[in-house]
Amino acid sequence: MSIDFARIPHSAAAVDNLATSGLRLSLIPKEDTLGRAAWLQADAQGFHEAEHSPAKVTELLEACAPHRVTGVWDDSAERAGLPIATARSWPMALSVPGATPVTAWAISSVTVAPTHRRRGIARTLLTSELLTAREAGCSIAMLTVTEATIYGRYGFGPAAWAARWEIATAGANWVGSRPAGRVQFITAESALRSGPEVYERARAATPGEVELSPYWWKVLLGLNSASTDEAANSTVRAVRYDDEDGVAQGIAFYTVTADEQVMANGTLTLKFLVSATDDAYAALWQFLIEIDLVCTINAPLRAVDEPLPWQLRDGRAAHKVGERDHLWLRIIDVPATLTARRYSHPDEFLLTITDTLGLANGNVLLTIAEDGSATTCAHTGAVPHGAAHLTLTIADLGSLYLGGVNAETLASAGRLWEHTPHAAARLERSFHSTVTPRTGSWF
Ligand SMILES: CC(=O)SCCNC(=O)CCNC(=O)[C@H](O)C(C)(C)COP(=O)(O)OP(=O)(O)OC[C@H]1O[C@@H](n2cnc3c(N)ncnc32)[C@H](O)[C@@H]1OP(=O)(O)O
Repeated sequence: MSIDFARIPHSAAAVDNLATSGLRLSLIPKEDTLGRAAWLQADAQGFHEAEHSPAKVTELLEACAPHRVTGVWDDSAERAGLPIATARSWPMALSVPGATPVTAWAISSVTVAPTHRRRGIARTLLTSELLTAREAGCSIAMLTVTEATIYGRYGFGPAAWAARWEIATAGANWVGSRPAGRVQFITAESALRSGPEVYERARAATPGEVELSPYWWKVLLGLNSASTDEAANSTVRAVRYDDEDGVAQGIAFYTVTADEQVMANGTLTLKFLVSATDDAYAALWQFLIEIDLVCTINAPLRAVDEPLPWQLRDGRAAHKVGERDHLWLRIIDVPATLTARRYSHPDEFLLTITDTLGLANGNVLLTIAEDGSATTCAHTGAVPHGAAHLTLTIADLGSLYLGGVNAETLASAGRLWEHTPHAAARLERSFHSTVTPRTGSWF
């Protein structure tokens, strides 16, 4: 990206809008470390986290250095240096079905102080972020969300889900394969080398996965400064699966906590597991399931359709205790986004797209070739012969984009209107991804 995205200014409309309420909207450049340090404390307050220690501020300043950081200040407040609202954004790779990852505009750290809530501040920030994303050349924006009620109004739709799995290991009994490679403990330094390499191979095949920052890897390995989370404070163990040729194909990080009196009732928290092959997946899960002195595995941010229950004699020993929308997508440039992925069936669609923010309204003719690639063109006039015609919102197109949401379900829910027979079924056949989209991290 040649443009210096971190310095793209906010629109005059956004600045003026907040100024009429006595508020000041501005970017905080990375050279302004005091300003960014205050911004980090405001961000922590917004998510009800403890105040960051000086060591953590130093780490986070480094992690956020490449990002576009936005603050809003109320200069009349007693702590006028502390922003009353925050936002952060940057371009980041997003895996899509069967193609090269797209560069999406990641938006994070959206907070508004409880003292200033529900006055339209978040609306101004998010609308401005979408215009910035467009200026930065990103055809799609994305975020991982705290609540499902906030982002639909800006044209975001849920596109990838995450689940927390709980596994009662005592009676689970591994019946999956026992690959011939080897699982071994590795140092954190070694994990920092091989982890990203394995992850990048696996990520390309999984729609919804995003690139992981160096800071996130340190968090996973417990190498960041102290956290208030008990599990995060215990020693993180790192294991790697190497195949028979000695090639690293999977990696897992975990902690174990146990009652000091009853040593045999440990809980293993799986902080991360990634596998580039089915063998690596089986070997790592078998290793985890069979660890002594552990009776429960707690595995957050996993796929909703893990193969794991099928590899246990008692499939019920592994159950999902939480499943929720995690990654939300907002398509900004429809032609660029739709042509960036591959499809599973050739067909032609006339999509009538509605967008209350006015960024992506219109008719788009999507033509999918035999090889799964697509072309688009703007369309006026009658529906081309043979094309399936549907009307849908930009948010629902975002939900369909990664191929994990069934178009017929959306039609049944009254969110997608078919103007030609079986249009939703045809859309589903073409958009469906054989790999269920997932996002295994927060950003
Ligand atoms: C990508 C991320 O960073 S996810 C993290 C989101 N942030 C958080 O969860 C931190 C805690 N919450 C907050 O800081 C704030 O409540 C925010 C950022 C969610 C909302 O900020 P506000 O400035 O109060 O929102 P704003 O006044 O612009 O509201 C715009 C609209 O969203 C609605 N809205 C805002 N927050 C919520 C919410 N939590 N639940 C439901 N609706 C909401 C408002 O009612 C309003 O609706 P309207 O379009 O019908 O008028």
